[in-house]
Amino acid sequence: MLHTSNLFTRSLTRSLATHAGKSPTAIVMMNMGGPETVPETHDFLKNLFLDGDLIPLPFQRWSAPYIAKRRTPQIEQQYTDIGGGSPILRYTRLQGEGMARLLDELHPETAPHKAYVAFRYVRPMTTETAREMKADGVKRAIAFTQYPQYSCSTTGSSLNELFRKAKSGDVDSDIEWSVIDRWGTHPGFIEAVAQNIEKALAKFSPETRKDAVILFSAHSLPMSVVNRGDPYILEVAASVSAVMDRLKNANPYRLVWQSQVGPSAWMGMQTGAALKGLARLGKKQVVIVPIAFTSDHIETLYEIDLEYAKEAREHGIEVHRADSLNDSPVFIRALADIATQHLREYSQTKRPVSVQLGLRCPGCTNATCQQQKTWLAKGGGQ
Ligand SMILES: C=CC1=C(C)c2cc3[nH]c(cc4nc(cc5[nH]c(cc1n2)c(C)c5CCC(=O)O)C(CCC(=O)O)=C4C)c(C)c3C=C
Ligand SMILES: [Fe+2]
Ligand SMILES: [Fe+2]
Repeated sequence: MLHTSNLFTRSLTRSLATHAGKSPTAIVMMNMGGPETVPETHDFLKNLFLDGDLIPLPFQRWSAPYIAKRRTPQIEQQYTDIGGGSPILRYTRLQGEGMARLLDELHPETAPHKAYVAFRYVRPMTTETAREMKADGVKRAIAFTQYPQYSCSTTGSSLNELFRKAKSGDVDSDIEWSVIDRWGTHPGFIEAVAQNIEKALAKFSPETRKDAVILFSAHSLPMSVVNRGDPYILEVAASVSAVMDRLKNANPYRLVWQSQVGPSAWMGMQTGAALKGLARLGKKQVVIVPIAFTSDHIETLYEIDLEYAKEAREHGIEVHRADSLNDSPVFIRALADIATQHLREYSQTKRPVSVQLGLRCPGCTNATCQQQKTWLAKGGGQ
């Protein structure tokens, strides 16, 4: 890992030296982030519960710290059990550096490219990243969501935060922005997921492999979010369909939902209940596939590996999980292809956002969403 990282750093230094004097095109990798160490769990949860774009709470400034504090011991234990923290920063940096290096070759017109990380709930957050971009003299940036499928609660929250920080002056107003807002059916992403499923399928005996049920599992959404017209459920289903087409529909499959929090109604069927149901139906082989998050986190390493898979085995199911994309070279190449396609289209159309990003959820009542869309449609800055 250290060796690979050094190679990336050397190649980045070389790339920046080749383009000496030219400010980099920034590719800002937006995601939620996770606590790198167990003691950072509380602040992560506090920032998460303070996010009104994700969870609007009554008296949020006061209720969020209270809920975060109450929830911290349980979540700290989960991060302890998966090895002491979230690997998301390490993987996002690795993915970003690999992507930027490829981009210099694929789209030399906008080289040098430099990847930045902007997390929502842990460092580096938008303000810190913006400071780094200013020091590098960035004038052109792409806000590249690292959630493959769009939800107002994830990508929408990151874009609202970018808008707020631009309005408060924390993000330089000179920067020309464009947005990659979703890429859940991009062939490179689909290929990377499909290859990881094939690797998991290979763990079954040749006789039983074709009977294995492929169980795609994604973080659920509260029904209140689904019912206001959030596109996430549809887009996750589109990813699943594209992956299954690539796998020639050789196995039966279902899409189920995990990680519900709190007492309200969430999108189902729940992953745990689905595994129990499959056991009841006499299914003996299952591959669980994380489809809505690109690196490992507590939902893969804790919920799936330590809870669901264990329980399924107790019910007599042989279960394997498809790896998260993490450091997959196929996935890193996909990120570079997605960014290249975006840069090419932008150079021709000068359109900073997709048509789809322009439409608010029909039931959206969050005024910031409209302001953010108006600001981004003008490329930010003005
Ligand atoms: C695409 C992925 C995700 C969507 C959509 C999503 C929506 C969503 N989440 C909450 C509440 C919580 N999520 C929490 C953790 C968490 N969420 C995601 C991804 C999505 N969330 C991940 C990857 C993680 C774990 C991060 C890690 O490092 O492992 C948490 C905190 C954990 C807990 O307390 O259980 C909460 C709370 C809502 C309300 C929501 C949609 C509105
Ligand atoms: Fe979540
Ligand atoms: Fe909205």
